[in-house]
Amino acid sequence: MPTSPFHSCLSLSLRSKTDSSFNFYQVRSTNQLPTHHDTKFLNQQATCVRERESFPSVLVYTLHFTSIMSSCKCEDSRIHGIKNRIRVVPNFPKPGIMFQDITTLLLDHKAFKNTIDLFIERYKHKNISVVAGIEARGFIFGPPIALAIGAKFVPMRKPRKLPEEYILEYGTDCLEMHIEAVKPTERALVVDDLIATGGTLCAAIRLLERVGAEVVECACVIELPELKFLVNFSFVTIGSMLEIAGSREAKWQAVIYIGGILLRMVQCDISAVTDGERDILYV
Ligand SMILES: O=P(O)(O)OC[C@H]1O[C@H](OP(=O)(O)OP(=O)(O)O)[C@H](O)[C@@H]1O
Ligand SMILES: Nc1ncnc2[nH]cnc12
Repeated sequence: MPTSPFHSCLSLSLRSKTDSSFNFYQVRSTNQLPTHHDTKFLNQQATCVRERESFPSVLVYTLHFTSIMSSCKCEDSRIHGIKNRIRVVPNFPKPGIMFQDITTLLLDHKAFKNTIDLFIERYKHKNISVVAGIEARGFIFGPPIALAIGAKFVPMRKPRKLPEEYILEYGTDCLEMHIEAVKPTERALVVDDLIATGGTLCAAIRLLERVGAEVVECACVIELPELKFLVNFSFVTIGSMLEIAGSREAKWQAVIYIGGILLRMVQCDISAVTDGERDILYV
């Protein structure tokens, strides 16, 4: 029987709304909420109410939020150059999709290096042993990060060969990973170019967790602004505001989790959020 590097693989199915395993948190989207100090950064509002916790929360760290947060003055100066190098192609591959093309970022070695450096700075001391890059664009950003932080690189493939599927912003797809590439208890970082619905990252996290790895965080260059993920997943929560507030790097960042995955980092005056309010956030 012919063997391929991926003949021994895991596949993952993610059906978001129809998958009861993602019903962790309730979300109420509304445009009638009172104005909040966060809202200047975003064009839509939602109230996220934490209900119960049964899924490990994984932080998704993104450099470029493609909408209003682009103009936020708190950000690292390198991010401006990175944003400017991402080409937006309207109506590709389908009408209505604003395709975020990172190939133009790769043409500018300084912006490309800054992108990699930002991730390296964040992950170099996190004791990560595996960088899992998602096909295809996670194969571009993942390996240089892995080399710099002293981790191995594991490709997570989208082979389009397995029967199970998960929902993407456009179309459906699968993920495969070589089953012996990651050992139980290893600390993994998932890398991709972009988070849209979060389906791909969910798939990657669940694959890694199935082999017993601990997913420390996910890292993406771009985060799409639409709240369509709320529709896809139905249930979201916010992360621990106090945890984030207490961390060195993110005094001004709040987080929203979706199905256990962080969906958005919101820039806000975190001191305004008290312990009693930690489960409700307006964005
Ligand atoms: O958050 P999600 O809705 O899951 O979408 C994000 C995924 O979509 C893109 O890949 P794409 O499907 O275009 O495949 P490709 O990189 O192999 O071309 C992107 O590179 C992510 O992997
Ligand atoms: N708008 C978008 N641009 C690039 N890749 C994507 N993957 C899903 N949505 C995308």
